[in-house]
Amino acid sequence: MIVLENITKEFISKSNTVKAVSNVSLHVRKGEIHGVIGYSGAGKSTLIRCVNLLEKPTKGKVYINGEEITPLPLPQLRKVRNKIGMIFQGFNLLKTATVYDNIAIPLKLLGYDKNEVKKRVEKYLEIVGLTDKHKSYPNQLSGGQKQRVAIARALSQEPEVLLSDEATSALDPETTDSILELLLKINKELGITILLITHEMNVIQKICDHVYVMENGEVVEENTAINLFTKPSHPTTKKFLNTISQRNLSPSLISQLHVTGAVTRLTFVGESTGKPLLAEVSQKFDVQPNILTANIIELKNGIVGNIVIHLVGEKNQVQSAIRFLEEQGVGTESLEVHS
Ligand SMILES: Nc1ncnc2c1ncn2[C@@H]1O[C@H](COP(=O)(O)OP(=O)(O)OP(=O)(O)O)[C@@H](O)[C@H]1O
Repeated sequence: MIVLENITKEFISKSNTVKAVSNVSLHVRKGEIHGVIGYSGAGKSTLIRCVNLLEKPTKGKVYINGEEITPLPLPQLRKVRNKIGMIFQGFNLLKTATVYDNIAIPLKLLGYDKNEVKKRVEKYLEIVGLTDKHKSYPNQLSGGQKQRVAIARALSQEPEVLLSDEATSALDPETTDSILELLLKINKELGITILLITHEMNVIQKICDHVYVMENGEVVEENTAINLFTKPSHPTTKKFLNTISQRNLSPSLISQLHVTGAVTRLTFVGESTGKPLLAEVSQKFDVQPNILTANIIELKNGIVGNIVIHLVGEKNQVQSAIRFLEEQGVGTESLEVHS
């Protein structure tokens, strides 16, 4: 659906050159939701703007539905852009137009007749739950309602793809959740493929199938959401994961555990979440599992459980217990071992 192949974007001025995006490839399949996460300046906005060629890549190719759009002249590019809706952090609504007109005006400019415009505005206002606000002006709406209008406006052109540029970053956590639910609904019910950028891990957690972590213009880690939450490898990914669940114990707390054994993080996913494995471990081996922290993260496609345990016991028994847990499909990561 969306394929970016080795995209590089440099901003060249008289005094310097900034490489905002460096050799990034991604592939968003039809009907999926993919998320790009990174800190400020990582290159996310530049990358997403390359998808509809609001930024022209310095190098690389962009394909939409199998068609390479990078070399298209403007009239043809405009047609392709109609298949790609976009929503923004700042909503980009016309302040002097009503909710109805904010959606209707772009449709009229695209040449749709009055009846079709009315039909679409009503349909998409209903989908976003704002039918009763059609006569309101943007400054009479909350942030969440403004984003709903922007989503209805994007949907009214019946795109196959929706690009979301930090769409929830200006919203409080509750409103963020309601907008994420709306994005999930339009993904499921209208089959719209979504590519979003964010700096918030909870956005990735709640709605993404696949994740790209960006830093200094590069994708430093890429995986399905489940695998990324289960087996993160890059330090930046781990930092983002720490923002939604306490994955690590402080070094001072670990150093207080002055007995033999190992402090280990266990990650449960899929079948292993349903088994009483810790009870089994203490029966099978001469070890005592002492739970230090535990949490459950609900993702779009499954549940990931994280437990940090202190396995108290002799080294060989502890190692056998860890091996047993791994054989049962539990992810393990040693945090500190005392001998
Ligand atoms: N038009 C431009 N001209 C020059 N440099 C730019 C331009 N746009 C972005 N940059 C630079 O490219 C880099 C990536 O910026 P970008 O806005 O894509 O990052 P981001 O991850 O979206 O960050 P933020 O969330 O803060 O917007 C930054 O160093 C930025 O200063």
